[in-house]
Amino acid sequence: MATHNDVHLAIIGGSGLYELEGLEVLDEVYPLTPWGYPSDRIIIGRRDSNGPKIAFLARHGRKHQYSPSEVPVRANIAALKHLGVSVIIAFSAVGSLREEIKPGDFVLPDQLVDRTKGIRPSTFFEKGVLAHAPFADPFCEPLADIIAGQVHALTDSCTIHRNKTVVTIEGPAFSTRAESHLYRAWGCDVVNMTAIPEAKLAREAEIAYQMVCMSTDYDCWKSHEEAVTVQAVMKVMKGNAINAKRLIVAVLEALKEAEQHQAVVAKVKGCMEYAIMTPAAHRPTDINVRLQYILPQYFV
Ligand SMILES: CSC[C@H]1O[C@H](OP(=O)(O)O)[C@H](O)[C@@H]1O
Ligand SMILES: Nc1ncnc2[nH]cnc12
Repeated sequence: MATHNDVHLAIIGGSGLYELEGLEVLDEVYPLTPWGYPSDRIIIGRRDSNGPKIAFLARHGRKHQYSPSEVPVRANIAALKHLGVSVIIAFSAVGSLREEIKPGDFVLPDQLVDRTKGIRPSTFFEKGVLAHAPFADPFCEPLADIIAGQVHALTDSCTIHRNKTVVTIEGPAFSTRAESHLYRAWGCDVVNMTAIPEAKLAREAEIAYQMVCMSTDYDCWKSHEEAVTVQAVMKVMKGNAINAKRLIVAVLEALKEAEQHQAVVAKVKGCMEYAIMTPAAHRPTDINVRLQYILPQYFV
């Protein structure tokens, strides 16, 4: 099997986005990382014969077999980083907590609130090698700018909202009405189950990460409307997937310019250099070897 270390951009597909059409498939890889296997095979392809390679990974697996709490997120991020990935665009189906974010609209969050329960492994740094990643701004603004610039690729009814806050719940059940009202009162705009730990682990791996939230429902905060169900989500998901695929084509085109790519990765490149607390001489060898897989420049 060919090895790849030159795939710079990855797309993570969430609920309803299990494949990318129009991609010349070059390879499918299923690497065993130090954190286990990823959710599914990673598709490596390109849009045209001179174009750059891109990777696609279905977050829950192509058969949607991993619950939000079970997704092997460390393996997913590690496998992508090992392929050379420095930019991730991650799609997610979300509930809207705001009237103006209609089902079918897209949201590029710039903030997040973590309401997961601490049962998902959310760091690569443990067992003797510790680090504290900077995470004040969990998403990548320059990448969000480029994505927002491709709004022309979407159907007329789809608006892109900027500077919003996503709250990530543990799930798999949807929120109660009281919780939905609480998240609104906290200033959250959309709710999902997967931005954490994906965004945190991408930061630790020094990967620029932007989530594209695709609104499917109004959760359950509207007193005179039906609360969210999977059927309701799936109805909107199909249209959202069409828009997601159009958006990806346009963004790939915009990112072809090398300077665009440089601008996108500038903030996260090197962000872990001074975040690692444990001196090299005191790092357990086996953990050091694991971390070489994602950050070879710091773990020699
Ligand atoms: C099918 S509704 C709940 C489910 O959908 C979202 O998945 P993803 O973020 O992977 O698109 C949400 O986070 C939940 O996991
Ligand atoms: N209302 C909701 N809550 C959590 N995740 C979701 N994904 C889609 N709709 C959602």
